[in-house]
Amino acid sequence: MSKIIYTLTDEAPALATHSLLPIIRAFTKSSGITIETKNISLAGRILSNFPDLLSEGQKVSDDLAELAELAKKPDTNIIKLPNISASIPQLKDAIEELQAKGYALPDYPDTPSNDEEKAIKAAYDKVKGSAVNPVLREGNSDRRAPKAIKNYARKNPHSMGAWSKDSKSHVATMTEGDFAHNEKSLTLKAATTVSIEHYDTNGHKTVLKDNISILKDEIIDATVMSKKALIKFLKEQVADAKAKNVLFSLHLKATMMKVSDPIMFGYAVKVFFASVFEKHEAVLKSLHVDPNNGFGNLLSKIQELPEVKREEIEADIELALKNGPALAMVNSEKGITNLNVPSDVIVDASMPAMIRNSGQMWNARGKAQDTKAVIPDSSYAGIYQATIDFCKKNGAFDPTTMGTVPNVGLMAQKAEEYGSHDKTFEIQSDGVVKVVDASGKVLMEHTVEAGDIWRMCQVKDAPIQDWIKLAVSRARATNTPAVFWLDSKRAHDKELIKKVNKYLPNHDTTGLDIKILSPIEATTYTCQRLKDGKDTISVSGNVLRDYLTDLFPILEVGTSAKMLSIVPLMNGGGLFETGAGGSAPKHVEQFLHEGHLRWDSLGEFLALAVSLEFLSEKQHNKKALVLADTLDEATDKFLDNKKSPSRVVGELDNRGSHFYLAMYWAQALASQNENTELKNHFSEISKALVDNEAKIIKELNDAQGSPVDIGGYYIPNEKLVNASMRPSKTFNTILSKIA
Ligand SMILES: NC(=O)C1=CN([C@@H]2O[C@H](COP(=O)(O)OP(=O)(O)OC[C@H]3O[C@@H](n4cnc5c(N)ncnc54)[C@H](OP(=O)(O)O)[C@@H]3O)[C@@H](O)[C@H]2O)C=CC1
Ligand SMILES: O=C(O)CCC(=O)C(=O)O
Ligand SMILES: [Mg+2]
Repeated sequence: MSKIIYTLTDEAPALATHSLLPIIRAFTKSSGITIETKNISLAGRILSNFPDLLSEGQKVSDDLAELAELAKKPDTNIIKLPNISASIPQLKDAIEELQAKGYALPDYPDTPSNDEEKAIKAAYDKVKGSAVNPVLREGNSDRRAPKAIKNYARKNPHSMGAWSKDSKSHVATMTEGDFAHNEKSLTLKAATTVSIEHYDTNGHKTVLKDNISILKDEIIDATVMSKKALIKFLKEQVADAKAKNVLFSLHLKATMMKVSDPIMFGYAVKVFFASVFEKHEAVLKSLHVDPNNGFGNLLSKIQELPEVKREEIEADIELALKNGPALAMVNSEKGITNLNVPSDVIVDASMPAMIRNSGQMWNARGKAQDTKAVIPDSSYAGIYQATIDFCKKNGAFDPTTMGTVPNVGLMAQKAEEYGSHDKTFEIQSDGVVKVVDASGKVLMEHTVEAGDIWRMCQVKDAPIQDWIKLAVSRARATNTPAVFWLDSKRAHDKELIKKVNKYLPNHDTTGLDIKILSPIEATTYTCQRLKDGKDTISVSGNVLRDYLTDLFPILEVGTSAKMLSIVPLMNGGGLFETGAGGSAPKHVEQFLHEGHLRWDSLGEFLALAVSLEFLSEKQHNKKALVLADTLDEATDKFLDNKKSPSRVVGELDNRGSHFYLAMYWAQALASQNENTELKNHFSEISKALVDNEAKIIKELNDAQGSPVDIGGYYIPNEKLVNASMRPSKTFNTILSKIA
């Protein structure tokens, strides 16, 4: 059977799906293709975790678990849209919304005091952070800007802030005591199981985690972020930002690195507002203020205080803001700073946005200002400083002439899932953490202090082999130089380099230009080629995959939403991610406020085309190939005719852009000669769409301009969303006649 699984997610992509999916279904049905949906939204994931507390009518299936199994099957074909990787504040908001809608869910227990609460917290923590991607990604990643997208950007360059040689913007990162400096790594010669054990200064042992199975030839590494070194660093950076008169801006990945990064975020909040936390320690403690959830947590908790006390604290906050350096803002109009919620500023997207904007972020007056970007761990921070140095020396990149940087990223089977997994711990007391194998041998150990963040990570051998193979095949297919971004001085990378050297000779690399460079050298090398209009494949580990597939696309084509993002699954299936970005909460805000959705579904169009192509190969479905080819043709025309959503209310938005895609797709199907059935079937439809273009666009644009009520955020009302995302009766009627 020809089946494509389409994921239902959150926020803007979920809204867009209500308009796009009926079009996809209508266009593919006559080719015997079924589109099945799986709900992996945050709300869906929460509900599937608590079946016992829900009534029969409220229960939902565990779609994520089903997809995890399907990802290991050879015929699976999944289109994966971005979903929320929830920070605690987002998770709590979602729980609250579900409770208000009659779901008898428990509150999130911040500090569980008994076994029942511990179980509840564990169930919620399964849903938290990057809970979806690592589960589905049973393959490595191939992300690139398709030719049509590059050509479009060359002809229609996005805005690019100029760089000045005397920009004061820079990256601040730690020089000692961080994950990078404390890393140890090794490759296991035989399969074993390891445990992670903490010994306090009295020799008392606590098993942090046991029974971790390790395969033969697997790389494991362990490291620790020193709390003392982190706090010292943050204090210095706050003072330095003030002295240099630049904005203080923290860039972490508290969503994906769900254990480590919220803790680091919390220290930044406490250091920045040290005077407030010190003076009001007792009160804030009694209110259970948790800085790891952002400064917004403090602001909302103090609302519970009597007016006098609250005003006193608010005055001290004002004073701290006045005495400290200026803070970068998420929303200057509403006074929301970068320290408000840990999920507002996410390093992969936030650093490129800053670099694109002349290295500046927004200050409290809504003006762009030079910025100190604080990225505590130095493992990867250097790539941003190197990019900034490059821009300072050479000026901003020029989208009309610059080359492209596709990425081949190692991520299969939870490779290098730093911090997002179950092997990161906040250390409770001074002592030693040891990784011990099944025979009792200590493989790695670190001296730790209370409050340090210790983490272990794994990379299996088969995914590494697959990654190297993918790199060579991409280099061959595009005849483009490929650079492995690996640092011969870093413990983990040393192990990976050994494997690259071991497995590369298994492939025919004659005539290919394949290098290994440290991330900083690779940045400078790649930036120079990029500026000169040359292409360079970056072959990287998981974290750099994440960073680079926002960095270069945002500079090259304005957004990572336009990336083709393919995950060839190791067991033969295909996972097609839509773009390389997230779920754009700001777009929802605008939609709710004025009925205009600026989400660009180009990533979905690209993913659908490759998914159809994959399906045609796997299922020998010839019509699917015609659908894929004509969809690509439609996408080209869509770009040429500038039918992407505008940012401005009253102009074409996501819904109108979908209409144009449908019209161009129908036209392409009607004019092709590969398949007569499809040609005949779509001729009339194409005519109907063309004839009614003006009417449909009017109906769609008329729906804009006023606030929209969709009955919720994390679990909106289906009927209301459908009504608001499909407001053209004329278009809906034509679509209903297709199938
Ligand atoms: N694969 C996945 O599942 C991913 C999920 N996430 C999740 O997404 C959420 C938001 O993450 P965040 O880091 O803010 O990044 P986003 O990528 O969602 O947003 C950053 C900005 O990029 C632009 N953008 C992104 N996608 C599109 C699109 N399709 N069309 C037009 N513009 C787009 C928007 O710019 P503008 O506002 O200027 O229009 C947007 O504000 C988080 O919950 C995060 O966990 C993040 C990354 C990947
Ligand atoms: O899983 C996540 O939280 C983010 C994923 C992401 O940003 C990416 O894959 O580029
Ligand atoms: Mg990313």
